[in-house]
Amino acid sequence: MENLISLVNKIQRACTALGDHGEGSALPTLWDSLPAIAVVGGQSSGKSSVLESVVGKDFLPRGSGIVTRRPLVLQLHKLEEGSREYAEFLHLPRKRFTDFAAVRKEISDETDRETGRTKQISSVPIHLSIYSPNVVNLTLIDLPGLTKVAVEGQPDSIVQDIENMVRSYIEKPNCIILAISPANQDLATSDAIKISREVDPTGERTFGVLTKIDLMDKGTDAVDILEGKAYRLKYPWIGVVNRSQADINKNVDMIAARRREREYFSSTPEYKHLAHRMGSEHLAKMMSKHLENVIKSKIPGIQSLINKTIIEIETELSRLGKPIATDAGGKLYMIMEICRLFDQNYKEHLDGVRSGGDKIYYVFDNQLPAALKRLQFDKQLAMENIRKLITEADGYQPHLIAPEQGYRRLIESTLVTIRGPAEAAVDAVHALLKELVHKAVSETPVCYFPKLS
Ligand SMILES: Nc1nc2c(ncn2[C@@H]2O[C@H](COP(=O)(O)OP(=O)(O)OP(=O)(O)O)[C@@H](O)[C@H]2O)c(=O)[nH]1
Repeated sequence: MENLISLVNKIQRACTALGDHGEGSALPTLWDSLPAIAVVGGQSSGKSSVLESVVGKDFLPRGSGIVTRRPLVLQLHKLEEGSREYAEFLHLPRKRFTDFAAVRKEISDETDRETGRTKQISSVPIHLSIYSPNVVNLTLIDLPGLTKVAVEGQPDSIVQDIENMVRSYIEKPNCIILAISPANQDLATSDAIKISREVDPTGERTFGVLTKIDLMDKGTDAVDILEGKAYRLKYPWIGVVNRSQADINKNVDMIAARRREREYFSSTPEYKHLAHRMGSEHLAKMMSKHLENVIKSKIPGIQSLINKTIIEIETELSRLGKPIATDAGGKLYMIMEICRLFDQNYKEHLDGVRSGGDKIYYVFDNQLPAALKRLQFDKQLAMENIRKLITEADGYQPHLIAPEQGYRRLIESTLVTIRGPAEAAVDAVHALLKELVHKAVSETPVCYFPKLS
C-alpha cells in the first residue's frame, strides 16, 4: 500500500517536469486526476506549523505577512529506521539537502526567482521531497494563506488572486482538503471552512484541523467542535497544539513539541477522552491512510487516463515525423531531403504519375476555348467596324501601302476582349497548382512544413 503513495509521488514529479500543473497545460493533464491533500486556511491560522509538525522538522520560511507565495508540493517518503534524513527539490535534481535551514532558504529563493522580490504570488508549484524515518508517506500541498486585505506592495487584486489559486486546487474532485482553523477565533469566521464548504458542500473530502487550542480563552474549550457536535464534518475534527511563537524563538525542537502536544491532550481533563485521535502524529497517520484508500479507489481511472494519454501522444509523435537532427549538417541534410521528396511528389502530380495534372490540361483544352467561343467576335470584326477603325486610325493621311495603324488598333481591341477568359484560365491553373502543392506536402512523409495558406 505504501508504494501506492510513492507511485503517485513519481507521477506528480513527472507531471511537473513536463509542465503539467493541471488546467491550462498544453498537454492532456494527468495532474488533475491525481489525488492530493491541499492545506488551506487564513493567514497565521497555523498552516505552516501543522505542516512542520507532520514532518517533524523546521523547514518552512517564516516571517510576517504573506510568506507562502507559491504552492509547495511536499512529498514525504518514509525511510527505514536509522537512515539519514534529507530533502530534495525537483528543480535541483542532484542536490541533497541535509540541513533544513538551507531547505527553508531554497524555498524562499525559488519563490523569489519566479515572482521577483515582490509580494506577488505564482501558481507554479515548488516540489520538495523529504526522505526521513520520522515521516509517513504523504503528499501535501501548502497554499498561500487566504487574506482579506492587500498589504503595502501588493496589488488590490491579491485577495482575489489568492482565493482563486486556492480554489483552483481545492475545487478539483480529487483534492482532499485539510482546512486549518484557529481555535481562538470563532469558527463561523474561518476562511478555511467557508471556502471548503463552497467547493465541497457535503464535506466528503474535507478534514477539519483546529490549531491553537492552547490559546483559547480561559473557561472555554473546543470539546463540542472536536466531538463533532458543533460544525459537523463527515470526518472527525482533529485538534493540534503547535509551537507558539515564543517556542519558535527559543528553538524548541519539533520532537519535543510533539511530546508536549501528546502530554497536553492526555493531561487536559477536557480532552483526555479524545487524546487518542488528537495531535499532529495522529493527523499524519490518518491522512496517509486516507490518501492510500483514495489512491486505491482511483487507480483504474488513473491507469486508463495514462494509457489514453500515451496513445494520444504517440499519435501526435508519429504525425510529427522523425526526430530532427541537432547538428547543423544533419539539419541541412534533413531539409534537403524533405525538399527532394516534396519536389518529386509535386512533379509526379504534374506529370500524371499521381492525380491532378490532368485538370490543368482540361483548363486549356476545354475551359479557355469554350470561353473564347462565347465572345462576340462577329460584331468586333464586322466589315463596318473594320472600315471605321482603319479610317479613324490614319486621320487625314491617305494610307500608301497597307493601313498598318488600323490593323494594330483592330488587333489591340480584339485582344482586350479575350483578356477576361485568359485571366480566368490563369487563375484556374494557379488554384490547381496550389492544390497540388498542398497534396504534395501532405504526401511527403516528414511533415515539418510550415502551414501553407
Ligand atoms: N500557541 C500556539 N501557537 C500557534 C499554534 N499554531 C500556530 N501558532 C503560532 O501562530 C503563528 C502563525 O502560525 P503559522 O504556522 O506561521 O501560520 P500560517 O497559517 O502558516 O501563516 P501564514 O504563512 O502567514 O499564512 C506562529 O507564531 C505560530 O507559532 C498553536 O497551536 N499554539
